[in-house]
Amino acid sequence: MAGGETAVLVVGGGAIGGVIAALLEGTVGRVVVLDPAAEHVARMRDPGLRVGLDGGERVVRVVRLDARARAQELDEDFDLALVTVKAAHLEAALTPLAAAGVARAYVSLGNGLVHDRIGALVGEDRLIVGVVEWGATNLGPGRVARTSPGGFVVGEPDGRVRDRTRLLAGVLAAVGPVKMSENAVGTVWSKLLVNSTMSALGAASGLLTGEVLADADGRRAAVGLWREGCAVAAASGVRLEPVWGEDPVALVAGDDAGARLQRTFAPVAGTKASMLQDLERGARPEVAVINGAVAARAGELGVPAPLNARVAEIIEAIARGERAGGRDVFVTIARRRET
Ligand SMILES: NC(=O)C1=CN([C@@H]2O[C@H](COP(=O)(O)OP(=O)(O)OC[C@H]3O[C@@H](n4cnc5c(N)ncnc54)[C@H](OP(=O)(O)O)[C@@H]3O)[C@@H](O)[C@H]2O)C=CC1
Ligand SMILES: CC(C)(CO)C(=O)C(=O)O
Repeated sequence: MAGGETAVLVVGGGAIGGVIAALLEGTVGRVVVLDPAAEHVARMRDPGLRVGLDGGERVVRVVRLDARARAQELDEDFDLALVTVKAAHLEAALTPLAAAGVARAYVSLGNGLVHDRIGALVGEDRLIVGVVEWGATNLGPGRVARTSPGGFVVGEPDGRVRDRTRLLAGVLAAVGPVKMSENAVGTVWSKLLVNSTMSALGAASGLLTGEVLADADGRRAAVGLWREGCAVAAASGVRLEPVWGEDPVALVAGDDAGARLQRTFAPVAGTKASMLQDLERGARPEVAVINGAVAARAGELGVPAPLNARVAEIIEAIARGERAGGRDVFVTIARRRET
């Protein structure tokens, strides 16, 4: 089937889903966006979703989209459903779609360990695994912005490229470069390392990635979290993919691990983690499927991951308003590493 005839459902028209939908519009047979926010849906339909493509307001496209607020309004037979809701909304979003048999394949595009959960909701044979390698911001009803360039990695849970994997790769090429991987699950875990270390420490401290890694205690905490993630991935039988061209295990093997992490992440030093953005606007951070998932998997496998458990507790406490974030969390975490 040519990508030009493909029907694509975007589940969640926020930062990532909105940018994807706008850039897909006109390149495939049909794009429909499902999102429960009535005002956002109305604006996506008319005058159209306003998408900043340069992180700001200089390069803007306004794209009218076929947006719907309720799953019951979807009568189409979709080839692909791109799942771009935050982890807390997966069950609510996907249960009605799976029950109505709305799509032939569902593509997991969220951060964290969510693909197995999506597979359980929609049927494992309908799951394709993906990773988004670029950033975007939700600017409120009818407005999103892409904040960095980049593409996607996609693949099948069993690693075997199928026709539907090629179809997906062809479709997403309108948004950014797509790599088809035989180890997409390894790519998910490598991104999990980044999120469970850099995003978590950014969220807990209120700092940008570069500021976390410029702090000696921040670097020690980062090395500890990263090493735990590598150990849990190894115990899970996952082969990690390179992060910024570096083997993630070798990166933190030596005494200079902190300095190497700092050098590796220098190009993205200015990144504000999406979990920190969630905390700042009072939204629930996705820490349960990031550090919480690393700690839970570690518990099942009998591998220690106390730093991931601790940072998850800290971020949940900040989200509940029970404590403030700040640099002091680095010392708390680094101390935990020594005990
Ligand atoms: N933003 C980024 O830079 C990156 C994000 N990611 C990941 O992508 C995923 C999406 O993130 P992001 O786009 O930033 O999040 P957003 O919150 O901007 O977008 C999610 C959208 O889903 C909507 N939604 C909520 N419930 C449902 C539902 N039941 N059915 C359909 N839509 C629903 C939300 O509506 P409402 O707001 O009303 O709840 C929101 O518009 C996350 O897992 C994130 O970690 C990955 C890489 C980078
Ligand atoms: C862009 C990146 C990798 C930054 O930590 C991210 O995924 C996030 O903030 O959620």
